[in-house]
Amino acid sequence: MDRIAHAFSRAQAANRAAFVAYLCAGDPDFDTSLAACRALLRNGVDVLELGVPFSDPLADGLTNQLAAQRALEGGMSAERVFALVEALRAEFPETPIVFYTYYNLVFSNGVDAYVARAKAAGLDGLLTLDLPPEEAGELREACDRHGMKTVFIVAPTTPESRLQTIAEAATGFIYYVSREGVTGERSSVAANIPEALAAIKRHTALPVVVGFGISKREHVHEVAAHADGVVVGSALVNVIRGHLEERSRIGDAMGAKAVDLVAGTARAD
Ligand SMILES: O=P(O)(O)OC[C@@H](O)[C@@H](O)c1c[nH]c2ccccc12
Repeated sequence: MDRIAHAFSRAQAANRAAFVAYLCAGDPDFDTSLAACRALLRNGVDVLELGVPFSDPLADGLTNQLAAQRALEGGMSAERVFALVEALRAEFPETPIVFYTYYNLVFSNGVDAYVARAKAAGLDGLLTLDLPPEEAGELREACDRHGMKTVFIVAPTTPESRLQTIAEAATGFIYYVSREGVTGERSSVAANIPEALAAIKRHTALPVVVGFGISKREHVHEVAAHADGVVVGSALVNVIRGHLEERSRIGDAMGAKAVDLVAGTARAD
């Protein structure tokens, strides 16, 4: 069983949703980013999603845009992102790591070469934000060749007629972004998540994770009742943003935040 499938089946066996943590790789610098990721994985995070910093992260809200800017200013590059994965893989052999990236970062050096390099670094999956499944043939072939999962997104605006196409293209898991618009902390969880998940699950047996705006333990708990996984990004990225002048404290602060949020994944017995 691959790492991603194992992570979801382990959470399911423990009657909880998997906790999926997003951080921007290299935010605010390589060493601090590595410490933040380590703190997450040491404190119960089941799946790590790493954003590959990009100069024009159009799907990201302000928090994630600033993180990408910090990472790029901190010297992050495509090759350094792979080095970060290698360092984490050495310490956490079982935790699945998935990239969030934009297609031209994958495409620019040759799709097959990129996927091969990612696999060699220890990556488990790719979510290419701006590549719809209908245009992902080359990427899917390369990923199938190298044993890399391809995650695809379903949005509230996705018509049921497209769910089958997305479900057939996706491997690993499907990501339901529970709000229109961009990423960012919100005060409440989006409406109609159960109905949206039911529609997606009519087309796939893959785990479905839910994200966007989930930023408190009670939000996590509310979504964990219906979803196979709960994604939190901005609330974690903001831990970094809040400690930029005292970076040595980010590991502890991130670990404490992870403990608080991961506790929300337990489902009522
Ligand atoms: O930040 P939020 O609101 O907690 O949402 C998770 C999100 O940051 C992460 O999954 C993500 C980062 N960049 C994205 C772009 C598109 C969809 C999702 C993402």
